[in-house]
Amino acid sequence: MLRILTWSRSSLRSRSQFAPSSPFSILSSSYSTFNKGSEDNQSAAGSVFSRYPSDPPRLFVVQPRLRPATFLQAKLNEALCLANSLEEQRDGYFHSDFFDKELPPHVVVQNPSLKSAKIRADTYFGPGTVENIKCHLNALESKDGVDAVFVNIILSGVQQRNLERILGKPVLDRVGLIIEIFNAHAHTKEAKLQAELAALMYKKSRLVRVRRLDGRNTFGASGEVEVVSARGRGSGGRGFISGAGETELQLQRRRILERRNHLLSQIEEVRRTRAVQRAARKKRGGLDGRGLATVAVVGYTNAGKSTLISALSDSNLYSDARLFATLDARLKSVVLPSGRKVLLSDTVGFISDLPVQLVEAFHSTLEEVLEANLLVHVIDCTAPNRDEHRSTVLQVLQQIGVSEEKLQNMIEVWNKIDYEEEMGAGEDVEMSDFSAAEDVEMSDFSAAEDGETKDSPGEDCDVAFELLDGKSVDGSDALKPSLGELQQTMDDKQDDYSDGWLLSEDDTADDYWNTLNEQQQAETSNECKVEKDSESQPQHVPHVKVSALTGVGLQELLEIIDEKLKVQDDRLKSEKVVGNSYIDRKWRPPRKEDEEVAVEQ
Ligand SMILES: Nc1nc2c(ncn2[C@@H]2O[C@H](COP(=O)(O)OP(=O)(O)OP(=O)(O)O)[C@@H](O)[C@H]2O)c(=O)[nH]1
Ligand SMILES: [Mg+2]
Repeated sequence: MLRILTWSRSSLRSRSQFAPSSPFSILSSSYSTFNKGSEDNQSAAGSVFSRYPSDPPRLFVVQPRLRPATFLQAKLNEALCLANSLEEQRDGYFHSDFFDKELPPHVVVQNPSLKSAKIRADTYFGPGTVENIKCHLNALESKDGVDAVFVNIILSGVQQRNLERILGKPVLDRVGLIIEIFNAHAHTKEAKLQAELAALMYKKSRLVRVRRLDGRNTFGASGEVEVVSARGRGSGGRGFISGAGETELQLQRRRILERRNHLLSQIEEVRRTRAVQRAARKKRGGLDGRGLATVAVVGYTNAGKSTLISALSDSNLYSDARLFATLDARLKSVVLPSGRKVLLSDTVGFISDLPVQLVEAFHSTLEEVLEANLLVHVIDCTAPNRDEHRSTVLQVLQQIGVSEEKLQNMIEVWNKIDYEEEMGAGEDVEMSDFSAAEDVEMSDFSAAEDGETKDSPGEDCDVAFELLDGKSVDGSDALKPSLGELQQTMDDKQDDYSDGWLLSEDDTADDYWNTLNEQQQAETSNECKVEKDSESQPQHVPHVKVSALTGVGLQELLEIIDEKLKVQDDRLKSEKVVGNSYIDRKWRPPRKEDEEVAVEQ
């Protein structure tokens, strides 16, 4: 685990005082239908994760292949970190030390989006790849068991359900897992509300029509769907022969919307309180009537924001190598070299491929960023894809409405330089060896996997496992039913899983979710190009390089913050003066003395 997670290695961590919050809500609720406008859908019983109450869920990670190998390696690292971050605190602690955790079982598979127009609407992957995943899963099942499969891409609701059916396990896509982590890590009221809102928005987009075991069609997850409408499908007021009332889909969506509105009103209350507190802060505490300036520290998740703020303010904010350790805004005061006191605001970290709706769910927390006088962007300089991290953060900041001026004025900080120094050249060589070997092996692997009718998938599975995990598995006898049968079943049921049908049935507010796949396909196919482009582009130069752990560069950072705030103040002052002189120059009737002077001249 240690070697592969180069960009998240650390030793410093502190323990939270708070008790655990939500159970694993999405999966629980997707495995039991959304209950009558349930007051708390997080409490849905029967979670697949409750098998061992004291153990975090065991995920099997499926990473679609990316080119070039460095890109793949970075995404795989992130996927493994995400999988291991899904853990709740118990009695205020995470039970296991992140770096003691075993590397989750994982496999790298062929990515259909690397080949144009090959993404399948029903299962995302081609049948050869699905068969390969199933073969690994079966092999793992016979050993330690797996609670769910995490596929590190964004799936549509239909693709997710179909994969669940074929694999016989809950399937989480990237967004689903991130929401699970939000829910597992949220422990303040605000964070819990926002995490549940994010889960709800996601859930709304996942309502797919499913056929129950008794052959009845309905919406929700397979198997355990309750009857939600007495009239059933088609009774929803279409045409004069239809009965009054709602369709099942409409009913479920209405319930979700009701819960959403309830959450939004609660979040609004929190926002109002925050706004009042902010206004009070601005009035008192500053020098020369300037008010107390706020500096928001933003960045990709795990960049070291909380550690940096703790180091600057000599406090002890919660930090952890688990992704999304911070979910709510925290403020810490710090005195700058000039003697000026400012507030540093810690915020939720960002991550790539997060739909804007989820970002919006955290709007009240992110308001601190919008209201801040200055932004500090922390970048983990050990991340092999730090440029991607950088552009993800800039993109999210733009999405939430941060002004161009503030972005221009933002201070860029490269953190964790101690780690770079510690690594030295030796590790670099080791990593490039790893990537090169992986590239060669995996291109062989994917060539075989591409075939729609593959004879012996077991061999290829072994290659991938040995390469990435140091383990080998024998999954060659694991294919039941046969691939051909599975394919036939999916083709037969194609109509039943149609997204188009869903869209014509109700509002299209979630079109966004349905187009995510297409976007992702386009983005992934451009990844090679982006990587190439970024090589030819000049590297970004940070304002300062620091180590939040060792304290290197922190004084310099404080000086830059001081300087930037001073320049801002001066500019504001001069704007005021200009504004005032404009008022002075306003037209006024000429006075007698003025006229006399003019005549004399
Ligand atoms: N080696 C090294 N590790 C660091 C440094 N700064 C932070 N870390 C480690 O990086 C991990 C993440 O740190 P956090 O401060 O929780 O990062 P964050 O950006 O607040 O993360 P989220 O709240 O999850 O978004 C922790 O394990 C830290 O100990 C540093 O300067 N050097
Ligand atoms: Mg943090």
